Amino acid sequence: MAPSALPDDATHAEANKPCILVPEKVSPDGLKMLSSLYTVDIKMGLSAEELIKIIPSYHGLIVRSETKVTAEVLNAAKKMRVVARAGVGVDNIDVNAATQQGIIVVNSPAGNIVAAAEHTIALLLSTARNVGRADTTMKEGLWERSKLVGVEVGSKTLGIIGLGKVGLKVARMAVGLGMKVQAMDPYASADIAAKHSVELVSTLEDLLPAVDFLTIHTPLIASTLDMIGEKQLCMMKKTARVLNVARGGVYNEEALIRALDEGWIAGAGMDVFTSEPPKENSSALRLSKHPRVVATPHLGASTKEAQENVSLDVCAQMREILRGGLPTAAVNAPLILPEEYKKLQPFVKLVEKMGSLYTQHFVGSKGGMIGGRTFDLIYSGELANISNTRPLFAALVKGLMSTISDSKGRDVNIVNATLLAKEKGIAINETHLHEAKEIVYNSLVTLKSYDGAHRSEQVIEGYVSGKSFYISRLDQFASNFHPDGPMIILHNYDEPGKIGGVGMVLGTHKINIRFMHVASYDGEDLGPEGEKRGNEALMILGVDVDVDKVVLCELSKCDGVLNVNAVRL
Ligand SMILES: NC(=O)c1ccc[n+]([C@@H]2O[C@H](COP(=O)([O-])OP(=O)(O)OC[C@H]3O[C@@H](n4cnc5c(N)ncnc54)[C@H](O)[C@@H]3O)[C@@H](O)[C@H]2O)c1
Ligand SMILES: O=C(O)[C@H](O)COP(=O)(O)O
Repeated sequence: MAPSALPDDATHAEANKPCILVPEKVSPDGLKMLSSLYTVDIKMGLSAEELIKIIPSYHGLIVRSETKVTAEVLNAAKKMRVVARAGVGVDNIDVNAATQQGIIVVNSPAGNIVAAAEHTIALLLSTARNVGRADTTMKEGLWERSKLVGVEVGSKTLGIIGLGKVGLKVARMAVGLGMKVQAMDPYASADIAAKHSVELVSTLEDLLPAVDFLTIHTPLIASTLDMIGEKQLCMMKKTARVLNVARGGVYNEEALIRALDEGWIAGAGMDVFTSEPPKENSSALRLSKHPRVVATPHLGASTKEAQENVSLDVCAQMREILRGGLPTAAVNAPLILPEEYKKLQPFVKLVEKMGSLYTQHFVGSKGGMIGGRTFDLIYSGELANISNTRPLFAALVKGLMSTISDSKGRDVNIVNATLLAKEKGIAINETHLHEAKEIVYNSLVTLKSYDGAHRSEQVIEGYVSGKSFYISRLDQFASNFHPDGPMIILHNYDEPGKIGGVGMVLGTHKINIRFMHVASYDGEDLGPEGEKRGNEALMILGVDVDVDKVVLCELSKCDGVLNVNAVRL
């Protein structure tokens, strides 16, 4: 296990043991359980080229956040069976490339959450009491008591964006400090929040003006990149302080520097940056050096205890996988076992897409919530006769979470789906409908969602034909489209001339339309004024690229358009 020179293939082959490469500092507690069974090479400070050169002789790789496990590295890793992330975030690993190569990626989803939450509280108090600056100036021989008057956190309001594992721990600690806690997380359960004395709010606009401190605990994904920029910082109190122990990029660093320079907010505590270590001339470097910022070099998980936890967690999984066993936290485990594959695979794909469409259409664009809602998955026709529909349950959880986690829902599998749904306060009921509901297709899947009081029901229906699958209902609109790739969903009045205006906007932005489908209204609801909604329709456009906010804004201004949103399925 001692650090050695670059590997010698002959030595590895001779030993005939699987070989594991550890290119970062991983606690020896876990590594010990591997070194009696396998060859463990600790080689720190490898360049990308060196890693690619030596990776072909390894069967396992254990990394933290610094090693970039790119497709190039994985393509070169001819014998690789498992990549273990000794921590949570897998944004430094190309999980898709690993899946394509049949390499299992595992992580430690909970091993470092206490450490991350405690570090957040450390930054909260440091920013409130100017601890960083006080320490620096004392070391310079100064005694600046009057310049370093701080604020108390007790009785103040902490805003949390992302009430997951770390966010919830931070909330509990902050309540212990006497703070009032508000949170925004469209996928969190209001019940779980209330149990922890957290008030859930629906939008950033509700949260930001009210808080004295703001902390973000989401993954870095499309919807959280630059989530807090100039517009959001301007909504905050001038005395507010912001924290980041999640990922660099959830705050726009340029906007944050401006807000600190111009006094829109009072201070910041930053553990993570868009480049780590911060590159020369980068916003990350300027932010870390800013006098109003307390900066730490990605130390959130760097405690002895957390490092022991994550090391034991991933090394146990590495040991099991290399001797043919199963992991406990695979980021890319299958949803479906081989024997069920033929029968269920198209339905698994359909239900996953229905879940993802639900989140993007009903939650993402409309500021709704998933947490606390109930979902009914109803199987009709031939599908009703299949008793083991567990993969479909898991597929729904995966689809619902696909746009809210940095693993894009890949860490959902048949083993953990129930637990993950419970964590979010999502109830899923499966019904096998044997009685004669008249259906046009051999098998139909209906997804209904409603809140605790059985209000605000939303519906998506889908069916499989051959190997392909289609959405046959979206809310009150009868449709028929294949849910795949980037799409635009426009809710509009069903009147002549709508298509021309929309086509013009897309043409101006050089966006090609792959298909267009008009879904007509066939529900019984009345509109807000009690009027019949028969003259409404959905226009569903498959496009060749993801459309940005500018295009969506222009589309929303087209005559007769009631609402527009973009989804990627
Ligand atoms: N600095 C560190 O050393 C350190 C240590 C541990 C974790 N982390 C990072 O902390 C983050 C949170 O980790 P976790 O274990 O709590 O993850 P988690 O998956 O348990 O929680 C993330 C939460 O974010 C919510 N969310 C997703 N998109 C959102 C959006 N657009 N708006 C509001 N909420 C949204 C999810 O619903 C979820 O509740 C991750 O980015 C992780 O990598 C950093
Ligand atoms: O996602 C994580 O687990 C944290 O960011 C910790 O990263 P580290 O293992 O590099 O400290």
